Amino acid sequence: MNNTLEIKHLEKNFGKKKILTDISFTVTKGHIVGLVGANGAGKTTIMKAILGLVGFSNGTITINGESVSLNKHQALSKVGALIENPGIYPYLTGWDHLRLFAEKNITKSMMTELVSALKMDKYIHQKAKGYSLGMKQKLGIALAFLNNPDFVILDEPMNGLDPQATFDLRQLITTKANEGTTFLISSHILGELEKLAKDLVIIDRGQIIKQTTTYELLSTGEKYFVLQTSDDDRAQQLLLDHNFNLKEDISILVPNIDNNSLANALKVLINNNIDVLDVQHKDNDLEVSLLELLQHGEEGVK
Ligand SMILES: Nc1ncnc2c1ncn2[C@@H]1O[C@H](COP(=O)(O)OP(=O)(O)OP(=O)(O)O)[C@@H](O)[C@H]1O
Repeated sequence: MNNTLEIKHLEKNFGKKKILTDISFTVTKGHIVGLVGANGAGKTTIMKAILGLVGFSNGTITINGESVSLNKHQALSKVGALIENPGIYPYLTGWDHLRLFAEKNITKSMMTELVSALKMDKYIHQKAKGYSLGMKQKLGIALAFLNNPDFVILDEPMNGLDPQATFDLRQLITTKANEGTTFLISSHILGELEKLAKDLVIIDRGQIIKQTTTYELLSTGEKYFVLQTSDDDRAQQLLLDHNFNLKEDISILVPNIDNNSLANALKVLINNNIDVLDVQHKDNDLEVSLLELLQHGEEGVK
């Protein structure tokens, strides 16, 4: 079986309010899939439904072929998760938490290895009531990984983490994924997922607007060259006179419409004794592509 998770036509209402509409996507075994959407888009609700924490009015969710629902949790035995704020007991130490939730086969050295990977060694034996937001978040992440799950679901895992902790978590996720663990990770910040997830599920107001890859998203939208010259004002005017469709900006942005656009622009400038000091190839920004997609739907991104 190639798919760890299959969601088909999932619908969810809270009272009369429709929260999820016809959500269908798959997570392939061993992949890291990013669930991206603005605040309130429905990411946490999808994850809670997968974990059997909330019911749903329609659709099916299966993990490794076995269905999951509010009353059916068997398929979740090898799933680790961090959803919203980790439930932490203030008067227990981090280590106590790990011992409390560890299954029989989890040894002390496995726990120590996990603590080291997340760089929690210094405070793991202190009571959690003194933990900062980021320390609690890391403990929640450690608990999600504790029992060597096949499938890990992380809701906004980078929340409250400093850059070093974000880097350490990314390393841990990548290592585990290389060993075969499957991941579904949500974020409202695409940049956080860019370095991790190849597959993206983009949701907006409870609906999937695109299932794509970071590569595909990057290759959409505008690409252009940024030129710096010995006389930018004159260069700009010359290029406009030669019918170049420039981007309005402080620097000269020649849209990369075809392979000849840069060569032709350079010829115009050199023939008019303007020195070209720098040329940069500017790729599309992932966040910009996502915003365009959210604003205009798939039609908006060419
Ligand atoms: N228990 C609830 N009762 C009523 N409405 C709810 C409940 N939980 C969530 N909602 C609504 O469902 C929608 C989706 O919420 P959800 O938490 O899934 O979004 P999200 O994408 O995870 O957002 P965020 O990034 O802010 O965490 C929101 O409009 C929210 O107000």
